Amino acid sequence: MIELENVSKSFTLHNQGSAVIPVMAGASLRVKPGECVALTGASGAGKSTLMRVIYGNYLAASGRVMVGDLDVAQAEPREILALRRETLGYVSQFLRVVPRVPTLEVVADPLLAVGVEKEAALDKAADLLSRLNIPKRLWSLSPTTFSGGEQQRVNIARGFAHEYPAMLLDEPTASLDATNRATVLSLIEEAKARGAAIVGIFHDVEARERACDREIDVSVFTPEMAA
Ligand SMILES: Nc1ncnc2c1ncn2[C@@H]1O[C@H](COP(=O)(O)OP(=O)(O)OP(=O)(O)O)[C@@H](O)[C@H]1O
Repeated sequence: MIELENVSKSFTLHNQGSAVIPVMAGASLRVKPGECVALTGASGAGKSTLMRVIYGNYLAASGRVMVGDLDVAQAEPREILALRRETLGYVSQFLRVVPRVPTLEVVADPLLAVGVEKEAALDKAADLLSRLNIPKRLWSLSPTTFSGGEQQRVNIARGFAHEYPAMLLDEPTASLDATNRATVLSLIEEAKARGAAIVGIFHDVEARERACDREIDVSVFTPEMAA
């Protein structure tokens, strides 16, 4: 479902004499449906960069970045938007939403975007918000004024609303209490059980070991190691 072949990435620092910094070379990995793979490696090894390459935020300099049938490294912007809407979810620990939209709609939105009927979408959103212990009295308010932890849980609910065939998880359990952390781990297990292919970054070792089937140390993709 997610398959990278020989991917390289470098950054050009235009404000520093156009210096070219290679950060990744020869990156290859394959994640099957129902599998969760954790990216590991020291700070600066390139975990976030690899996730951004898969999501299409960073353009790979070379190689193939297949998500389903689409090569993200070659795709048109509209194809990437369709991929993100239908196929590839991204859950980080931070919520970015349009102001003034009620929480229930923020969570239901990815379902409405793929054509799910409004009532069913709102039901699913309500179920996820309950599971993540967001009190019902907050559902009609915009999450912009919520606490950091509440916003994180709204973001997770939104990220898991549509059943994406592929998902990227960036520290989804960071700074959650034990109960909500367990819920997120269950959501990940449920996504795997329905066949989602997942790539994640988890600094929480216990969460990583429970959620993921294997680990890939991205340090092996740093240019000097791959040369
Ligand atoms: N936009 C950018 N411009 C220039 N260099 C970048 C950019 N993004 C990342 N880098 C560089 O790429 C390397 C990998 O960074 P990345 O954020 O992917 O590491 P990481 O493994 O996710 O680290 P951490 O665990 O600290 O989040 C670093 O040396 C970083 O400085």
